[in-house]
Amino acid sequence: MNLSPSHHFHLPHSTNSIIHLFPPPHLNHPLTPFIALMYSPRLPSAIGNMGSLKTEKTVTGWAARDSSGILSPYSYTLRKTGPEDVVIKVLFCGVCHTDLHQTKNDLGMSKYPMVPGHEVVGEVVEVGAEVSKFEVADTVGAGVIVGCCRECAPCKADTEQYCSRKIWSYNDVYTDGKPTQGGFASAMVVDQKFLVKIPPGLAPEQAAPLLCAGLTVYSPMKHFGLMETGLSAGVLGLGGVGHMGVKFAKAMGHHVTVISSSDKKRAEAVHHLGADSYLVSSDEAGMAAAADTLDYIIDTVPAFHPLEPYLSLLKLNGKLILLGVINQPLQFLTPMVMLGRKSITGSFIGSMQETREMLEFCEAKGVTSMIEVVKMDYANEAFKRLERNDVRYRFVIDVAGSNLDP
Ligand SMILES: NC(=O)C1=CN([C@@H]2O[C@H](COP(=O)(O)OP(=O)(O)OC[C@H]3O[C@@H](n4cnc5c(N)ncnc54)[C@H](OP(=O)(O)O)[C@@H]3O)[C@@H](O)[C@H]2O)C=CC1
Ligand SMILES: O=C/C=C/c1ccc(O)c(O)c1
Ligand SMILES: [Zn+2]
Ligand SMILES: [Zn+2]
Repeated sequence: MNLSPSHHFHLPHSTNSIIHLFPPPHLNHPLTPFIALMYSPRLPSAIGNMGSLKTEKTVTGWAARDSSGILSPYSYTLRKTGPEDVVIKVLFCGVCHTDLHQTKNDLGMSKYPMVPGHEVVGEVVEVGAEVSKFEVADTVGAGVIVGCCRECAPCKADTEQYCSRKIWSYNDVYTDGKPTQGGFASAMVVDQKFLVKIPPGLAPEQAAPLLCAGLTVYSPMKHFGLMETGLSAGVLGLGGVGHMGVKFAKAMGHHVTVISSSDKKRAEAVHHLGADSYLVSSDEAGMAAAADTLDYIIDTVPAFHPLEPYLSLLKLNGKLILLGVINQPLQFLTPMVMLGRKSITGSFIGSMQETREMLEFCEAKGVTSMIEVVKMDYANEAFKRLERNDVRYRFVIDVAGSNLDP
């Protein structure tokens, strides 16, 4: 595998046809060569320039302008719509820690102005001539990915989130050369492939966090065969993704242990989220007593942390599933995995097919998220609170109720 960033180029934000090196050679971030693997060569014709513009709609979003991450109103035009495109009025958008990583340029790849938001629930307001799956007034969801090549092995296997030519819902460039912008905005244009219907049994604001946080835990549980009842689960880091981990694991009939950095969330974890057990990671005696008890751990910590204490908690064949985005190398001693045939793995969101399944699962089992709904003018405060670990457990922005467009 060639990790050299110079082998990855990308269309710039302008619409001319010059192909620039992406990331730019001056970008000197430790993760750059690795992150560059997520952004790969793309030509305007790769997916097709949709054509057939009805209107070029001007919308208002809240954008970060630089790595301070501070958001402020930003006016821009939506991309031209084509036959397979759906225009949605954004109703609600969840606030994921990835939005914080991206707006603050934690990964060294951020482009500004950047309108974040990838847990988007909206109402369909316009459909292209070839849109078959949705109609005006449907309540729909969009997530982290809004494009893929449709030709590669991951795409053909309905695992398009692993397509090397995927298009991120923001901080990326669409096939027409226009920057993608996310759900902290009054409207978005999304290809029907990357939309799902929100089942009627789910409240739209409740559904928003499912589109990233929920999916991110559901997908590895399914993929790694962790949906059978009776397993012992660990959830490391009780935030937006972690609390959905507790909810899904409980819904699958697992015994769930939360492993947290403090005792602060104990009562809520047990009484409101349904956790069976709660460990504080610095409690050496508690951690030692829990050694060899877990079949899997969903690790959602978004910062450097040692892996050994958590590997110790796993049983024979146990799995440590890394979900947090961490811009430093992690370390472990090989006997920690060898003596117990343990796996350290990772997972990235989930596919559109899994999104549909996951939403049906939530509707059928009554799985909901625990949210704090705020208006857009609270977004900067919400980011600050997310950064200082002061959210129970997901902020959701009431975008439509924030009356963004003048
Ligand atoms: N793999 C994927 O596809 C996805 C990855 N992500 C990534 O997952 C991570 C978590 O996202 P999200 O749940 O939204 O984030 P949150 O901030 O909501 O939750 C993270 C939790 O981790 C714990 N934590 C936070 N900071 C630290 C720290 N410095 N050291 C130890 N523990 C810490 C806290 O739990 P506690 O108080 O219990 O210790 C916190 O609540 C992020 O890196 C995000 O980018 C998100 C979505 C999809
Ligand atoms: O929140 C969703 C996106 C997650 C994500 C996972 C991995 C990675 O490198 C990212 O930049 C984002
Ligand atoms: Zn996310
Ligand atoms: Zn592909």
